[in-house]
Amino acid sequence: SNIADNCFDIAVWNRTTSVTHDFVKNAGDLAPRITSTDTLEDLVAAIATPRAIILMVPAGQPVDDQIAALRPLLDDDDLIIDAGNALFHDTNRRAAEATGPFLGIGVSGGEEGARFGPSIMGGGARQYWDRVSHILEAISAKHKGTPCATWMGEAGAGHFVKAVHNGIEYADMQMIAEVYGVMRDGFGMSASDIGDVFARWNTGPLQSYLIEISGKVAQAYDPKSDGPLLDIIVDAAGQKGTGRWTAIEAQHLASPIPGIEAAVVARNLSSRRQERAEGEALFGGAPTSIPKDQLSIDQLEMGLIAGKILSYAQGFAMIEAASESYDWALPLPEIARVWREGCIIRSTMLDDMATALTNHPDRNLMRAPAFADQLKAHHMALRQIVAVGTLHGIAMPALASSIAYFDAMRTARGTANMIQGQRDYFGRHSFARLDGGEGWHGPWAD
Ligand SMILES: NC(=O)C1=CN([C@@H]2O[C@H](COP(=O)(O)OP(=O)(O)OC[C@H]3O[C@@H](n4cnc5c(N)ncnc54)[C@H](OP(=O)(O)O)[C@@H]3O)[C@@H](O)[C@H]2O)C=CC1
Ligand SMILES: O=C(CO)[C@H](O)[C@H](O)COP(=O)(O)O
Repeated sequence: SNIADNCFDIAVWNRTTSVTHDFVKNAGDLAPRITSTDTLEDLVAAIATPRAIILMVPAGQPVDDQIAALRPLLDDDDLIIDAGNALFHDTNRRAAEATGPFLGIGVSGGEEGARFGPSIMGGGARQYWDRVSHILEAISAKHKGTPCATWMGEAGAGHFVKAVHNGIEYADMQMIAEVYGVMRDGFGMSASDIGDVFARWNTGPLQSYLIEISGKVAQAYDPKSDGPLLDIIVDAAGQKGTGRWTAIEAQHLASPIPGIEAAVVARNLSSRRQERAEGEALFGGAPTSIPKDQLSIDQLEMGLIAGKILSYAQGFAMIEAASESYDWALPLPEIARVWREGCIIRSTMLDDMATALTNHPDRNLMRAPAFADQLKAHHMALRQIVAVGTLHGIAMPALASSIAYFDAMRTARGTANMIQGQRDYFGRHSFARLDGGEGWHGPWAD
């Protein structure tokens, strides 16, 4: 619909034909621009050459199957665009194996974004991006008139950036869930009052789509239970796997993203409902109630600001690491720019991040002056949340990981000298000395 709405003619096909028919039936004024097709052959015949075909199917085998089904029907210069969430290694492989033009693009924005303007992260040969960029820019979200659609680099670069976007999305969501937990279990607040807090935060530095919808989720009423809908939703988070891809890739790159990894772990833990119930029966429920003089709503806001900055710093540092490792030249400021509108992690803070990454391309975002100042102002609040929450038995893996990242990244003399001593002791791995030289061994080696 978004493509038709931007005055481009489009032919559509879906594996289940009734879905295609229903889609066109409900297209309203846009129907004249949309051609419904029942077979892949009809789809191909309905498109002007050279064709561009967008795939939007689940990651993995369905993408390979669709490419295999389509390619024999296409001309040599017809373009296939995988616009679903794909593991970027798969996109690299598909680009290398492709017998015709191929792009892998990351798209974010959910249903609303797909319809009215998503954020688009393009990957593949530049010449193919240039062929369709006018369409992708037209359908993308706009930030003050600038399209949130950019070519990120060759092959899987776009899908890689989208995976990190989703990793950050996981961390944002998890940290919001953790402060929700403090308000619900620590402060004993109702869902509706918590929703009011999120709504207020959405008018300040935390303004973002995820804070906005968290407020709306908390305020939703459930007629069936005659109470807050949030209170009746099962506390087990689903996941399609993009956060896991990001965590696994970060380990391959040796790029620390503890806040994002903790958010993936938290989703895995959330699904172990039976084990958690058994744990509570054995150990007793945690003493969650937090006295008001130990932690305030304002501290939650400040700590969340610090946690958010730190998880974005981790994500951007990971993109930088991949850029070097895969020889991509990923445009960090431009990535922050395309995330300002349309995507799930859109927020006003991303505009400042784009500026900071432009002005200080050589350093971790947490050390760019604008964000360093905020971290100086707010890291004690983050520390207080984690300390008080932990004392009261409230699990906060993402916020705790973020403060640990902050402390590790501002400690010149760490403790890995002990690790090196241990490694040399048991495996003669050697160590470097502060007063010079590598390849030293301790007396235990004699
Ligand atoms: N939902 C979202 O917010 C976002 C989704 N994405 C990505 O977009 C893609 C589509 O996601 P979404 O629509 O949400 O839901 P799904 O991932 O469930 O995909 C549903 C669509 O894929 C088709 N499909 C499923 N399996 C196959 C198959 N084996 N072969 C051919 N077609 C198949 C379905 O057809 P049928 O109707 O016949 O079942 C339907 O059209 C995914 O890669 C997803 O990660 C990206 C950004 C945001
Ligand atoms: O890409 C998206 C948003 O950006 C999709 O909504 C994706 O499904 C979200 O990930 P998950 O299902 O793992 O929560």
